[in-house]
Amino acid sequence: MHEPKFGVAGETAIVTGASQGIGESIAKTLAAGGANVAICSRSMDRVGPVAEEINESDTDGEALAVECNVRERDQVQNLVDETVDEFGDIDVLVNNAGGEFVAPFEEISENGWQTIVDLNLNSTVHCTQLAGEVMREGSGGVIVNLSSVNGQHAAPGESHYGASKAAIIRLTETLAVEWAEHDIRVNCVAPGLVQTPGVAETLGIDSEDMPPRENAERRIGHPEEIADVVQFLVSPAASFMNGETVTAKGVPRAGNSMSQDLGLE
Ligand SMILES: CCC/C=C/C(=O)SCCNC(=O)CCNC(=O)[C@H](O)C(C)(C)COP(=O)([O-])OP(=O)([O-])OC[C@H]1O[C@@H](n2cnc3c(N)ncnc32)[C@H](O)[C@@H]1OP(=O)([O-])[O-]
Ligand SMILES: NC(=O)C1=CN([C@@H]2O[C@H](COP(=O)(O)OP(=O)(O)OC[C@H]3O[C@@H](n4cnc5c(N)ncnc54)[C@H](OP(=O)(O)O)[C@@H]3O)[C@@H](O)[C@H]2O)C=CC1
Repeated sequence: MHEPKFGVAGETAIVTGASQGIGESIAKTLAAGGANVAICSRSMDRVGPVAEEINESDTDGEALAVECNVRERDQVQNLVDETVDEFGDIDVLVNNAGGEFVAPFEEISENGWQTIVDLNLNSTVHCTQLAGEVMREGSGGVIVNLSSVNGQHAAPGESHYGASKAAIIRLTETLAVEWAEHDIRVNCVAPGLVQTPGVAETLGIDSEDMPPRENAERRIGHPEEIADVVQFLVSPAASFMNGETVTAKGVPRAGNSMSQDLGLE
């Protein structure tokens, strides 16, 4: 009989941007599956309680909270060092921290463009190079990057975000080829609109005014629905997947579904 291989028990995972939203859900899902998780955000006040909640639950996995702004390479090095000190190794990296503001291209200042590229793309480079060094010196690992449907298709007001998220897809494909010899798999998830505090803030709408989660015609995602895809990609069940981008957007529309999800079209 073929044994299912969807487990992550005993793995050590870094999840960036895990004080809320999709990252928090990924951390809790992996910990529930028995992985130890090192989770970060820019604020210990925000990420600490997520780690406490995991450690006070009956999951097998333990959590370590680290204050780390992933835009700052020295802080990422500290995250990597603290993870190895606490758990001994790094098997999994989930590059989740990211964000945007919505603005027409001509209204994005040089610093505004740099901010979003730093937050999404350059942070992924810092984390992947520094955690990847530990993986290459050890027994390999798995990396999952968070892109977006806006990295796959054009959307107005998202030039900086879309460019940074598209670059993450190509970085994923390149590293999958370069690091296969080190037994490191690198894959990507491209979510459609998911109900998180960040989306509510970015779009300036209250969570309760979000489109319904369960209406099949006009569907917004749950963070857990992205976390489950990440868990699959991390697990040995995805051992023959490398360099892939898995889209999770609920309703199979072409192009940008976000404005349609919000009822703007
Ligand atoms: C459709 C939804 C898809 C969802 C995708 C997600 O990922 S959602 C989930 C993810 N969650 C989130 O995205 C969370 C919500 N977003 C945020 O926290 C912030 O917007 C952040 C991501 C920019 C980081 O902020 P920070 O403190 O690092 O940056 P800062 O404030 O210091 O500004 C730096 C530069 O950007 C400029 N600038 C900023 N806003 C606007 C604007 N609207 N217009 C024009 N420009 C704007 C600002 O003027 C400045 O340039 P300047 O003036 O010096 O030349
Ligand atoms: N929600 C959606 O519809 C979609 C989201 N995505 C992507 O999924 C990922 C998560 O999004 P979502 O959960 O909505 O975002 P949220 O804004 O809800 O959460 C973002 C998380 O990242 C942390 N964070 C932000 N900046 C930094 C930083 N510089 N260093 C460390 N941590 C940081 C925040 O913590 P703190 O504020 O405490 O630092 C928070 O925990 C992002 O990459 C996003 O682009 C992609 C497609 C759609």
